[in-house]
Amino acid sequence: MLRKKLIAGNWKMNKTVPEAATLAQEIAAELGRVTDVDIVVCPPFTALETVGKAIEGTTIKLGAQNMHPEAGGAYTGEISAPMIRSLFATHVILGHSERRAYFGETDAFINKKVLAALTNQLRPILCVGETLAEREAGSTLKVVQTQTEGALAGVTAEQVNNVVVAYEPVWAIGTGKVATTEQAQEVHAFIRQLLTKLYGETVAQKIRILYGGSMKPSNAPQLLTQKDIDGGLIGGAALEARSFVELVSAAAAVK
Ligand SMILES: O=C(CO)COP(=O)(O)O
Repeated sequence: MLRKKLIAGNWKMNKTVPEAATLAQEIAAELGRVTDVDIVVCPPFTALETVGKAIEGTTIKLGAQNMHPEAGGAYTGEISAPMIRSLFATHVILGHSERRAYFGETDAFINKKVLAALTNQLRPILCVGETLAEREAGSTLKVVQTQTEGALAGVTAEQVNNVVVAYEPVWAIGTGKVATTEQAQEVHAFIRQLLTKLYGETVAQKIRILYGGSMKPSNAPQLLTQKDIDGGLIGGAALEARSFVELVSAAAAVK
């Protein structure tokens, strides 16, 4: 079963509106007609509208980096799924390890967001991954299982078709320390096995599992040729058009 590769850029808390516009225009000019790889850019909330306009009419999709599970109400500083949808975004990153670590997000809270995203026709890019201490303690697979099952509680087999999973080992994020292809493939295969147990073989074979954590043009080819690695969720290397374009080319080169 061939899954189309997906390259998603997580711009995190970077780029003012004018900076985001420039980057989006550069990306749109180079990648706007790519059809053999799915491309998503996830700027900060403040730049969603601008970036959305820059990529309008291209094959590039727009994503947010977070959202609140409620549709609206007294949640100062938060953004809801309908708000994100109204800017023509199609994806939303949920459960990123930086949200878990710095903002205390739990699996239960992330689960509410996943359900709310799906109800509002947003595709969650659900992030899971272990810390260095957890890996060294030998609990990587257990942590990934708990996070995945927790976030997907109550998600039906039909809905899960719209979910993308991103395995992001925390120790590899922004550190320049990339997981070896064996380490990454082992966890990706485990996640697919888990999805098979939860949703059956046919559904699990269609779900894309991205790798995230210091992915760059130099290491992408090895990672992207692994059987269960279906693309990348890119931080640092997504902040410049050149490296992002090269990452998409690396994904396109994998047959
Ligand atoms: O956290 C990430 C993407 O969500 C990965 O970030 P880096 O590519 O900068 O390591």
